[in-house]
Amino acid sequence: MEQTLRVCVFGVTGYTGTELLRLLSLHPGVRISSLVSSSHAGKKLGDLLPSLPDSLRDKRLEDSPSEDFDLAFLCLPHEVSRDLVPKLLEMGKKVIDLSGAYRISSSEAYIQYYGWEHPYPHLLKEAVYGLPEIFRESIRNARLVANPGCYPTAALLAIYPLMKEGFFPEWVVVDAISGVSGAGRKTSQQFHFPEMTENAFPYSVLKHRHTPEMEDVIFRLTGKRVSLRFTPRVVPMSRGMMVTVYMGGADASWIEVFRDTYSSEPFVKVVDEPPMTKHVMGTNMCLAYPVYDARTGILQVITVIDNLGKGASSQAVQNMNCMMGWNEKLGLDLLPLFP
Ligand SMILES: NC(=O)C1=CN([C@@H]2O[C@H](COP(=O)(O)OP(=O)(O)OC[C@H]3O[C@@H](n4cnc5c(N)ncnc54)[C@H](OP(=O)(O)O)[C@@H]3O)[C@@H](O)[C@H]2O)C=CC1
Ligand SMILES: CC(=O)N[C@@H](CCC(=O)OP(=O)(O)O)C(=O)O
Repeated sequence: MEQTLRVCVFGVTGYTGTELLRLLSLHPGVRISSLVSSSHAGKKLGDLLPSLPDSLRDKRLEDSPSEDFDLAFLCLPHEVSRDLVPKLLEMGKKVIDLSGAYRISSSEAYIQYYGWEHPYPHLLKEAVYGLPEIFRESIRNARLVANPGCYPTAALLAIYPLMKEGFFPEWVVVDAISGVSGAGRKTSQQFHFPEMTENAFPYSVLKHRHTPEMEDVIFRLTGKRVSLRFTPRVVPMSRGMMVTVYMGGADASWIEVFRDTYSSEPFVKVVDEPPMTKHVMGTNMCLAYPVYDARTGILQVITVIDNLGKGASSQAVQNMNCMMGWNEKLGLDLLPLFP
């Protein structure tokens, strides 16, 4: 590698932060300059993760970066990212924000779904949605990339091939299951082990913030508004996500379009058998299984991703590769943790 990029991770002890640390430590183009942690500043990484290799064990966590860096990854709650992004941009840093604070172009959606008025609407306009399979060209020149939500990643990859070719479904239904790590590290009663194990439940049925996120991306792509019906569910596995998208008004010919769209994409593979979440655990892959049911006239696409992988941290690395003009696969040739 000719160029070494100095990166800083904020919120490194959370789930996406720790996964990012794993991936960045394997990346040949990166030097981890600072690791910022609000709750563990002063400690060594090895105090928290005793199995780390020597090269990382003694690295100190800091409450603010002590070394200069080129690019920041924000693995933080939405509100914390929201207020940190403008400061980092002003300092001349590139930013990949894993939170939802800059994903939606409409400030009204933030009031309705996040509960606050967005204080930096001009940056909502500037932020590039970090789904490289769709927005690769814009990501290359971005200084602020809004890394997508996990459900939108899996759902939009299922919807995109049709919309790219000008087909607009009569209706779209998105049903999804997620592993518990999707909810982040701090727990709540419903995710507490005795209640979560042997259990599964839907949540935020009519009000999940990923609904406007998906609708907004579809609008950006097609100029048309779709009212998408989305139901997320959580199931007792630590990582993994499976999304089923149902679309009305398509026909069998779209299966071929689907295959063609992803034929040269390194991280989306169209499969002939229904995929499992364990096929992608620990990787940046999305497996997509499109089927057309002639009996009902419904086109159905099932996708699986790792919510902490393509749904968050490895997608952030793919975005970094794209911003740097590197091969998108750099540092991401990962085998699944199977079984
Ligand atoms: N989990 C997932 O599957 C996905 C998560 N995301 C998004 O990525 C971001 C990070 O998620 P995730 O890693 O799962 O979340 P976690 O709750 O696991 O981690 C968030 C981390 O942010 C840091 N932090 C800094 N300030 C605060 C604060 N005021 N309150 C709480 N935490 C703070 C903490 O780390 P420290 O103490 O080290 O600073 C904390 O551990 C979120 O915005 C989430 O919505 C996006 C896609 C998927
Ligand atoms: C199981 C679970 O709780 N999942 C999270 C989604 C995680 C994600 O993609 O996050 P953000 O949009 O918050 O960044 C949720 O539904 O809130």
